[in-house]
Amino acid sequence: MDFRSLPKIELHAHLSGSISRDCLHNIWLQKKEREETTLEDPLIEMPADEFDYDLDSFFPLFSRYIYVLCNDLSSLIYTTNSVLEDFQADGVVYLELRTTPRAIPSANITKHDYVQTILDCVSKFNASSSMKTNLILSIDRRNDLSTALEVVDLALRFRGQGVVGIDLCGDPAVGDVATFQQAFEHAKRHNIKITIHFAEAPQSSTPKELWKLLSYNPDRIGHVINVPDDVKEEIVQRRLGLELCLSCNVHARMITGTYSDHHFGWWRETGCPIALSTDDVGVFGSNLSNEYALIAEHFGLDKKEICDLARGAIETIFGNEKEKQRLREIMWK
Ligand SMILES: CNc1ncnc2c1ncn2[C@@H]1O[C@H](COP(=O)(O)O)[C@@H](O)[C@H]1O
Repeated sequence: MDFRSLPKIELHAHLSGSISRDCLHNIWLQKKEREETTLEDPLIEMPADEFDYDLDSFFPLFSRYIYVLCNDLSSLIYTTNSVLEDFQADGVVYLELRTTPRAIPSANITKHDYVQTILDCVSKFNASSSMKTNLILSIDRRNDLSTALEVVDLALRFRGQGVVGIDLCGDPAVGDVATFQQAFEHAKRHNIKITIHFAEAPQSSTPKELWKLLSYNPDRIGHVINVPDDVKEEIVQRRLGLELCLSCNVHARMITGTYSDHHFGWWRETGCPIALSTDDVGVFGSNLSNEYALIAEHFGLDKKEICDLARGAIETIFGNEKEKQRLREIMWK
């Protein structure tokens, strides 16, 4: 099966984690020439064949390196366009890209500017491409309530321009999710869709945390790894959309075992809509076509089952009915 040509939906992709190493390298080359950086070459920092970042080495990569390199307007535009092109080239027909609003004071960029700049890139890309993209704004678990509320306000401010939801992400070892109650309630009151990184690591999978997160009424949840039985039952009963990221979970050793041991096999039987997703293709190196190929190989799905799986994600997108209809027409049966 030609997995690249298969029209696919990507619902769990972090912008800064989706930047290819070549793209980072190009930015670095330009900055080096202008003597604007003392950072190591991205191709040395993140060698081409190194994908086994565990959660301890993964999160610092952003604050220590990627955010330091991509710290001005031109790199934000360049990386956003490059990420959009990569998804399009991989046969993605609908993308929900997520990002944490980031102010860059040294370049005079506010969080508002950051979101506006990305939306401008998305809007231009949407106008000239068969892939349609919407944006999700992330709250980082490190944030305090006022920062989280700021994210919701930005989502409200930009909802007419392509922001369709908010996300809770970040290092699962950090923070108390109860901090964000008011922010999620605020989002729900205004019908902003919610997705949440859920049961990603043992520390973030206590019954207390998981029931708290479910009380925020998420529309989708991501990763969904270490889930106790009663919580599983609740998820199935609600038919929540599931964003499952196979390669990320294997490379980062977030699951025990390998591809064939992934919890995709369990959730597949439940009737919850599943969106296979890449998470951070720039870091873990497996594009969405490859994720479908891995699922076909390790779970023995035939062509019809792969098409059904890909189409199943339509029901759980945050885009509108018109977009769902477009996808129903173009996705393979
Ligand atoms: C293992 N998977 C993951 N789990 C939790 N959070 C993740 C993540 N992958 C990425 N992020 C979150 O996304 C940010 C980078 O993209 P943006 O700057 O927002 O575009 C990271 O700093 C982290 O908070």
